[in-house]
Amino acid sequence: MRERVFTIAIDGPAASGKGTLARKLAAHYGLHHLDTGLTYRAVARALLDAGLPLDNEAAAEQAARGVDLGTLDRETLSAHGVGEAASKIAVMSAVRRTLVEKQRAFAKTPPGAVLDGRDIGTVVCPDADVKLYVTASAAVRAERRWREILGQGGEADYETILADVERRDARDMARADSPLKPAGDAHLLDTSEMDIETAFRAARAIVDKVLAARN
Ligand SMILES: Nc1ncnc2c1ncn2[C@@H]1O[C@H](COP(=O)(O)OP(=O)(O)O)[C@@H](O)[C@H]1O
Ligand SMILES: Nc1ccn([C@@H]2O[C@H](COP(=O)(O)OP(=O)(O)O)[C@@H](O)[C@H]2O)c(=O)n1
Repeated sequence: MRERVFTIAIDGPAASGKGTLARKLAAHYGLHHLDTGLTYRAVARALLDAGLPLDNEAAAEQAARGVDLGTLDRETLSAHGVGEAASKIAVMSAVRRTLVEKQRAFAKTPPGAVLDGRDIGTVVCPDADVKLYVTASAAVRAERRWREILGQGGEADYETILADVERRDARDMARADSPLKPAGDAHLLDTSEMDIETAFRAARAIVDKVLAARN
């Protein structure tokens, strides 16, 4: 008999804090964690490194096939510009199909996983046990990204980051294949006025309620 896995799906726009929450929830509940954004970033990075244009669909699909979930390196993929490039290759259905297959296989690994991205609750894991849609105002999200970049010793202009965040939101929400939107059964968590601990507590309360209802 196949072991029952527990899945938490977290979606939301750029810098809403979904990755931070996903990591904390995975550690708390003893689940695996996959930041699916890194898989799209890895494809974009491969094209950039090869000097190929981001609209080369055949090359993007081939790069997607080569993505190894075990070796995704947050350090090299986290650059702000790579996120922007990732949202361009993320409109391609062939790329999405290839990556979603890998993400679904990951989610099936016992005892289960927390996956964060844009389409986890709607496409990758529509049967997830818990779905969270994490959001915050564009201004708050841009400030978080700005602080993050400065904190890492980088240089950043707040207004430029805000414009980037808004442009990326528009692209992610408007695309035809798997646009960013809350699943019908997702719990909405607006973290604009919450610090990390408060958001984590709110997310745990939602997950604990689901777990209690099962026992
Ligand atoms: N509730 C919060 N309050 C303040 N800062 C936050 C909060 N959640 C996340 N952050 C910070 O904002 C930045 C973006 O968070 P991250 O989890 O990477 O977002 P996402 O995965 O949605 O892009 C990080 O520097 C993180 O530490
Ligand atoms: N499940 C996912 C995850 C990311 N993506 C795309 O990949 C880009 C980068 O995602 P990310 O989660 O690393 O970005 P941040 O929110 O961390 O800035 C997004 O802007 C989306 O276009 C997607 O289409 N589907």
